[in-house]
Amino acid sequence: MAEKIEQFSNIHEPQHKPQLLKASPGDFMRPASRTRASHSPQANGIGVQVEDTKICVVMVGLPARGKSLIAQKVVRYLEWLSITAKCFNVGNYRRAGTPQPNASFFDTSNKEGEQLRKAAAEAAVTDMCKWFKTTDNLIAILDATNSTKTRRRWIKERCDAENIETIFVESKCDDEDLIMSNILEVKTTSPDYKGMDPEEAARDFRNRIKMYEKVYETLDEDEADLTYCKIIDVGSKVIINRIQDYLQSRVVYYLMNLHIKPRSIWISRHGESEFNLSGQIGGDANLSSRGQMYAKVLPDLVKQSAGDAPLTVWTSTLKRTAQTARWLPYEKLSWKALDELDSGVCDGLTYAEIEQQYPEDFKARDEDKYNYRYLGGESYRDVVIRLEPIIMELERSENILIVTHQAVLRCIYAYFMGSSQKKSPWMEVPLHCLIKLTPRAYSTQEERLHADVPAVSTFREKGSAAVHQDSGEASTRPSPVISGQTKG
Ligand SMILES: O=P(O)(O)OC[C@H]1O[C@@](CO)(OP(=O)(O)O)[C@@H](O)[C@@H]1O
Repeated sequence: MAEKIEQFSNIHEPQHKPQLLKASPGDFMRPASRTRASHSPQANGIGVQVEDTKICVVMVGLPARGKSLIAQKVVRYLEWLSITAKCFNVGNYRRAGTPQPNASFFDTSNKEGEQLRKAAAEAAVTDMCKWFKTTDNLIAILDATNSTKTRRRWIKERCDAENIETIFVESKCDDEDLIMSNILEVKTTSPDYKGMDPEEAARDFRNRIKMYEKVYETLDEDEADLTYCKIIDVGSKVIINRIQDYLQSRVVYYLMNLHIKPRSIWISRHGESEFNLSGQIGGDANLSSRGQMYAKVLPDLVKQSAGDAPLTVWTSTLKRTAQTARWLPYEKLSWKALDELDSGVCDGLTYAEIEQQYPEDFKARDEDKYNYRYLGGESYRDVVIRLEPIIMELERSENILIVTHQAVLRCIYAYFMGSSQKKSPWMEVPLHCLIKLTPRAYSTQEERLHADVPAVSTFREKGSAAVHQDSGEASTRPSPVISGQTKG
């Protein structure tokens, strides 16, 4: 380890400046090693393409087909990848004038209702076009039923006039159970039905769906000139038409991997390691004896939270995660992409040693922890880029338990909870704690279970020199569950 550090120091020290890598919308598709050189997006072909493309993703489908859930997920995914995206929900514009209409408002023979709904769509599209004037704003999601060919043609023409590409994304689903659970979960909590008896709300909502069914036109050959993606029965069949460029295909690829069946994701750091005990970062150390105790109790903790649900365990390729997962009675997969953030020349040092040997870097990391890249190593931004295939696989999967590392866990958590780049690298993730995340229609639900096994704290607060190494008691709480929720 020491040898490696010295070698790197010799090469870099004289001209070395702390590596601060700022955001660039195209970063997620460039190899990490090229990110710095191609600082300006105009400097490489892929960057130019991304910067020049503005896309409006137009949702299509009857009410209660999961359109808003899909729209929210796409925005969160893109934002996580530093692609500026925004959802324009036409219902919110309509509610500004007509807060709680009943089903007859949506009858197309109701002229006044028709006018007000058209005005809401007009206002949303106008705002969206304004939003696109800002250079970095790249992808908008227009969330509405957009259920007729006329309406879709109108949106396409408005976007064409502004040089905005359109992808129509239809969610078509006839599965009664799914529609019913959507009606109950989403719509009885919708602002349209606030304060209303849930049964009455569900009835009214069913009537509203009937109104839309009278005029609804699915995407078909008449619209063969449109770029579209038709998701049938929650992804069991997907039809794509005229996908044109890289960014469009990335969005479509993500959509193709989504499913909205109920499931949970569990994430845990590995048990306390020998390096955690000595305060060293990185490395490939074994578990400490308390870490091994955590590995022993983890199966029970998981059972307490997941019951008999089938699950698959994912670990990194480092010893401490495999040792933590060893007693779990489930299928296991190890992923290189889940390895801890590479701390380059600082691998094996304590935070105090880093501050002493690389004071400028230490300061630069505190100033912008998300973008700071360790010399010869990685930044949080780099980790997000390499985690993208993991997220894609997670979206395709059902119940998964991930045993990983502090920085990687923060990045995965940020994807599900929509945490900002400023906050997520500073999130406190105690050792010996199992986090359960359950994606819901508009949010991800969180529960934390703490094992009754003491561990050091590896959390270093911004601006402080060293980690608070506790006696092993303070960071642990044998408390059962803390719950929280965030917008999805
Ligand atoms: O980004 P910071 O807050 O330094 O956290 C990442 C660090 O967490 C550590 C522990 O300090 O992870 P891990 O528990 O997997 O060993 C280091 O190895 C890693 O460099």
